[in-house]
Amino acid sequence: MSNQSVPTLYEWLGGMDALTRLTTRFYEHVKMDSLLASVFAHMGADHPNHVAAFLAEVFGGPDTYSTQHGGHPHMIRQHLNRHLGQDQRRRWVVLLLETADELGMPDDPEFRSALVGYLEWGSRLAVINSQSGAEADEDAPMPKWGWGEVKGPYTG
Ligand code: HEM
Repeated sequence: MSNQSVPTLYEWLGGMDALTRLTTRFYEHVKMDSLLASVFAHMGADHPNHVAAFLAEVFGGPDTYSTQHGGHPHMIRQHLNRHLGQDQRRRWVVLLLETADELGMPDDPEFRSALVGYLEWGSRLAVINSQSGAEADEDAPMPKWGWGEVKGPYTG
C-alpha cells in the first residue's frame, strides 16, 4: 500500500501477478474471437506481459513500461495505421471486462467504474491513433489513472 490511506488502482486489483493473469487470459480469448483474432494474428508471445506492464504503470504501479519498453510513444506506435473500428474496440473492452469477472478480480462499484472509464478512454485513443495520418508524439507522457473523474472534453 502507498503511504496514503487510499490504495492505487494497481494495489487494489492485486498488483503485477493479477494484471499478468488478466492479460494472459484475455489474449487467449482474443485469439479465439471472430472480430479480434485477425487483428492480433502477429502479436508476439510477450504481448500480454507488455500490456500488463503498461496497465500497471497507468494504474500507479512500477514504471517498467517507461524504463524498459519505450513508454507511451512506443505503445502509440503499435496502434498506428491499424485502422481499428468501433466494433473491434467494443469487443476488446467487453472481452477484457468479462475476463476480469472470470478471474474474480475486484468487482466493487468504485474499482469497476474506474476500470471501465480507463478502458473506454484508452481504447478510443487507440482507435484514433490507428487511423490514417495519426502520428506518435515522441513526448507523450504515460497516462495515469486513479479513482477520480475526467476533467473536461477531448483535446487530442
Ligand atoms: C486501453 C486500451 C489499450 C491499451 C492499454 C493497449 C495497450 C497496448 C500496448 C501496451 C501495446 C504494445 C505492446 C508492446 O509494447 O509490445 C499494444 C499493441 C497493440 N494493440 Fe493495443 N491497447 C489498447 C487498445 C487496443 C484496442 C482496442 C485494439 C484493437 C481492437 C488494440 C490493438 C493492438 C494491436 C493489434 C497491437 C499490436 C500487437 C502486435 O504486436 O502485433 N489495442 N496495445
